[in-house]
Amino acid sequence: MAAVIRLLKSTTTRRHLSTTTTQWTPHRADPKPKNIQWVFLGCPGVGKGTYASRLSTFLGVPHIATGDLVRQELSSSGPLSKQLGEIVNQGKLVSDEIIINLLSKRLEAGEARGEAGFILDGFPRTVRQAEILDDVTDIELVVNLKLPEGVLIEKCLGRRVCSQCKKNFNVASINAEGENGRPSISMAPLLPPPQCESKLFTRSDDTEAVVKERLRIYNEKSQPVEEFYRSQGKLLEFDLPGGIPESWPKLLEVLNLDEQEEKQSAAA
Ligand SMILES: Nc1ncnc2c1ncn2[C@@H]1O[C@H](COP(=O)(O)OP(=O)(O)O)[C@@H](O)[C@H]1O
Repeated sequence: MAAVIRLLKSTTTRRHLSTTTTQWTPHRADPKPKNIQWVFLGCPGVGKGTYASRLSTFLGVPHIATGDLVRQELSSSGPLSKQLGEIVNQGKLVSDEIIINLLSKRLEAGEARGEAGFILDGFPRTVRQAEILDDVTDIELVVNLKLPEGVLIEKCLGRRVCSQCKKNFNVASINAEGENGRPSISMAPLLPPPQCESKLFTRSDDTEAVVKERLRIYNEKSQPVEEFYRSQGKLLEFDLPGGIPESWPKLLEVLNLDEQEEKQSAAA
């Protein structure tokens, strides 16, 4: 724990965050601020990894997904591997101690590489984790991604991962009717390029029974984390309007980030 406290403290910056609206205002003179300390929250399958990873490239800060840290530990056949496998495949949460330990190691390795700031994905997932993070650093923004539950299940069941490049794809073609005042939602499949096609696998925790258990656990243990940050005025609620082509420009817009700048850097 000492390492995570030291490391998180060392990257602390303070920025203005509007507490009255859901529109976050970055520092005007610095449209691509560094030393960002953001958190992505959201149910399993909502797309935390996709959008956190895109933003991390866009902003030049590391994307740290605790689910990836858990899967790396699982595949390393280290001492924790068997215990973690059982927990993950039941859709349960790994203990706060184990997660803090994995995150601390990841931050230490990043510090050695000269990394600054982070976009956390999948952490914190319990109020206790949020309190620990709060004690040691100043999270400036928490993006809460949202989709209807039926869409989340379809997305998890359609998810495929390339064993070589580790990228996520999705074979589901989603057309969900609007509910509870929400408009209908459509998402085209996100198909892999030809070189990944033969290397796709389905995560062992992406079965219908385990996804439903992960959603239940999210509602029980992780939803209170939303309230934790809402009461601090840090929560930016974002209802995804569709797939990446519809959602990404909208997300940049609510974050006051300049899409034009992205196009220019992609073309360079
Ligand atoms: N912060 C965390 N606290 C406890 N367990 C975690 C945490 N992050 C990841 N895990 C474990 O790793 C699994 C996979 O995480 P992740 O890839 O983030 O999945 P999801 O698609 O459910 O958001 C979780 O179901 C849980 O068992």
